[in-house]
Amino acid sequence: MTSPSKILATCRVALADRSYDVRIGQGLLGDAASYFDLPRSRQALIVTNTTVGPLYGAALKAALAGRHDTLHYLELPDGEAYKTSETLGLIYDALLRPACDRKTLIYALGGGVVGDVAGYAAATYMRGVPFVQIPTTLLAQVDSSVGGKTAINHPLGKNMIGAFYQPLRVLCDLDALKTLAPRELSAGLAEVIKYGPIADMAFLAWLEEHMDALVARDPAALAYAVERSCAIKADVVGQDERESALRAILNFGHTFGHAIEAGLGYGQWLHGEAVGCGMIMAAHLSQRLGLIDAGLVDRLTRLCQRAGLPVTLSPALGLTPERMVELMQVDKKTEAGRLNFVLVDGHKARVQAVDADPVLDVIRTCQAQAA
Ligand SMILES: NC(=O)c1ccc[n+]([C@@H]2O[C@H](COP(=O)([O-])OP(=O)(O)OC[C@H]3O[C@@H](n4cnc5c(N)ncnc54)[C@H](O)[C@@H]3O)[C@@H](O)[C@H]2O)c1
Ligand SMILES: O=C(O)C(=O)C[C@@H](O)[C@H](O)[C@H](O)COP(=O)(O)O
Ligand SMILES: [Zn+2]
Repeated sequence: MTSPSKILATCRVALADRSYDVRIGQGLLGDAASYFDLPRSRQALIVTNTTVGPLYGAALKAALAGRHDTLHYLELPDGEAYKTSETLGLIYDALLRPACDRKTLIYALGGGVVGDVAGYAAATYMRGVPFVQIPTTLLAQVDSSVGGKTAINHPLGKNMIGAFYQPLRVLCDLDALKTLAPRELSAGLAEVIKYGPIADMAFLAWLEEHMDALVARDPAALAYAVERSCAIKADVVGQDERESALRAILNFGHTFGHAIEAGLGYGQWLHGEAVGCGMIMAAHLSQRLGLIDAGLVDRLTRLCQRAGLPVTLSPALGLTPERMVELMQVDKKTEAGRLNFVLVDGHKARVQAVDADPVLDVIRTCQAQAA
């Protein structure tokens, strides 16, 4: 059952002539055309996947009826394992076969995988066509749909081929979260928790108070978590779109997390699960380097556990600390072989070069706790 359409919050990503709004609300999908006050384009393509398409594809097509002469539709295979050049090729095929021109609008309807791949297709097809993000997972609503990072994976590293390319609009329909699997909700909560230690300790305290409500999908709690997350991300991206410095704080937990995802094989652990465990490892590393005390590490660990996230990495999975550090060599923050980590100090985050030894120690400790 869909709610009456209602905007609850709007966050602005301020990037001069590429600024855009992130609209957050209920029942928005069924009324999408009225929220996309965009110039009419002759052709458009909805990119979704085989799970989201059957759930929300028809509603979006109906909402867009009459807005384009031709509305093409493509369902990609579902999963992180398909965030590849082959899948990207499917989008190019769907654009080229009907001779879509450079004004063709792409609608990315789905989670972060659809958003990242469709966004990269939009960035590169005919050197750039406009696109909008309609995120349907919590993770995509609080993070991936905002800020213009688009990418596909390489077997040796996460998001290794990509572009910064901003959407024209983002539409977050909170109703879509009702059909999300519990494990996917937890994965999204990892990126929500991330915003606390890197930017807003009051939000961390709010999350501690409301984590049970979030896990129970209380609509008001979810609406606030999406709004606050988008506001923090929009502020960071507005200051440093291309990650020349500040934006790297959004990578808290990701140096470990991406090594877990690539090391285990994409899809074994969800991105949010790897980031959750990665944040705990990064918190331990921050403590080891004297930036925080055990209290904050415990708070983050407890919060991730309550969100249903893994906080240890079982050695039985076969991913060694040495292999993880090897995989980190292609992390985008690595410079001349020197690993850089996002660390927290209890007020804010910083990026710091760290030797491999303390990193190996932290991973070993985390594995020992799982054994
Ligand atoms: N671009 C960025 O800034 C950024 C930020 C964070 C993460 N990411 C990327 O996002 C990806 C993870 O995104 P994700 O967690 O959304 O994963 P996902 O896109 O794989 O979606 C998770 C699962 O939920 C299903 N799904 C989506 N919406 C649904 C709904 N409403 N109801 C039921 N099922 C639904 C999907 O089909 C999929 O099976 C990773 O590839 C990660 O690297 C990118
Ligand atoms: O938007 C950003 O900047 C982020 O780092 C957000 C992350 O949650 C996201 O997973 C991102 O895709 C990671 O970026 P990468 O540049 O390390 O691949
Ligand atoms: Zn992430």
